[in-house]
Amino acid sequence: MNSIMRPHVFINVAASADGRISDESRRQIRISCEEDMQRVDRLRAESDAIVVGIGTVLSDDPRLTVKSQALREERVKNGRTPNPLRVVVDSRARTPLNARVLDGEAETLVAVSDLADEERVAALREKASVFVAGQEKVDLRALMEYLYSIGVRRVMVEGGARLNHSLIAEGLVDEIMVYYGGMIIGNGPCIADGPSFKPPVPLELVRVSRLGSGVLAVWKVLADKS
Ligand SMILES: NC(=O)c1ccc[n+]([C@@H]2O[C@H](COP(=O)([O-])OP(=O)(O)OC[C@H]3O[C@@H](n4cnc5c(N)ncnc54)[C@H](O)[C@@H]3O)[C@@H](O)[C@H]2O)c1
Ligand SMILES: Nc1nc(=O)c(N)c(NC[C@H](O)[C@H](O)[C@H](O)COP(=O)(O)O)[nH]1
Repeated sequence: MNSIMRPHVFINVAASADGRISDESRRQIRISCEEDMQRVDRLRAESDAIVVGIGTVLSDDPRLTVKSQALREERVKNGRTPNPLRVVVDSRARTPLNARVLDGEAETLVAVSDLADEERVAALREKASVFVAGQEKVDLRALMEYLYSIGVRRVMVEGGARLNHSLIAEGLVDEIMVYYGGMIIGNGPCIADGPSFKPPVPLELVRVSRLGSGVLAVWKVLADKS
């Protein structure tokens, strides 16, 4: 794969002990304990952009903002915006106009593909910036190159399952942080949903620690040597 200039990209995800990130209805399940939610807030505050897939916007309607006022103020003191840029990977421009990511609390970029309906894109442009790349799905490499070109150096990916899989498949992920909560979910999307990687993508364990009622594991994605 040709190397590109792109930001450092890490996935942060909360999973059950059986590796599921929600249930079979894809409705959000609170897996993180309070300590983990605080860690997630710090990670957001340290990032330049937070990326999610449209599936996550449709099922969870996240705000993707920094919740701690102290952390927002620290960002401002360092000459940054109070919140990182919110990025939605949304091939067909399905982001609802009343989605929380379009609430104006932070800047938002919706990444769409050539499939997106022009009228929907025009409506989104009223509330967000729009980046177009890719014929059917969003071209994730082009998106990362674009984010780098506008000064984004650290990207936090907050799911979901299919976006995580595509980013890993494209070799665009440097690090994966998994908080394992004390529960078994059974059927449901897993950390990376998609065709099996053959061979499996190798990871190196960077750190593991007990956090609240669960376990935090930090993995480095080993570069594809092929
Ligand atoms: N526990 C957690 O930490 C956590 C975090 C986020 C989401 N979730 C859960 O994940 C589920 C949502 O995940 P999902 O897999 O349904 O949706 P997703 O958020 O991964 O979005 C996937 C969608 O993005 C679009 N897309 C456009 N270009 C793409 C590309 N190049 N590659 C991949 N997708 C592309 C497609 O429409 C695709 O269906 C929900 O159940 C949500 O609750 C859990
Ligand atoms: N870290 C984390 N732990 C969980 O247990 C869980 N279910 C999610 N799911 C991710 C999802 O997209 C959430 O909805 C956003 O973390 C909410 O973000 P906001 O508070 O709205 O900014 N994320």
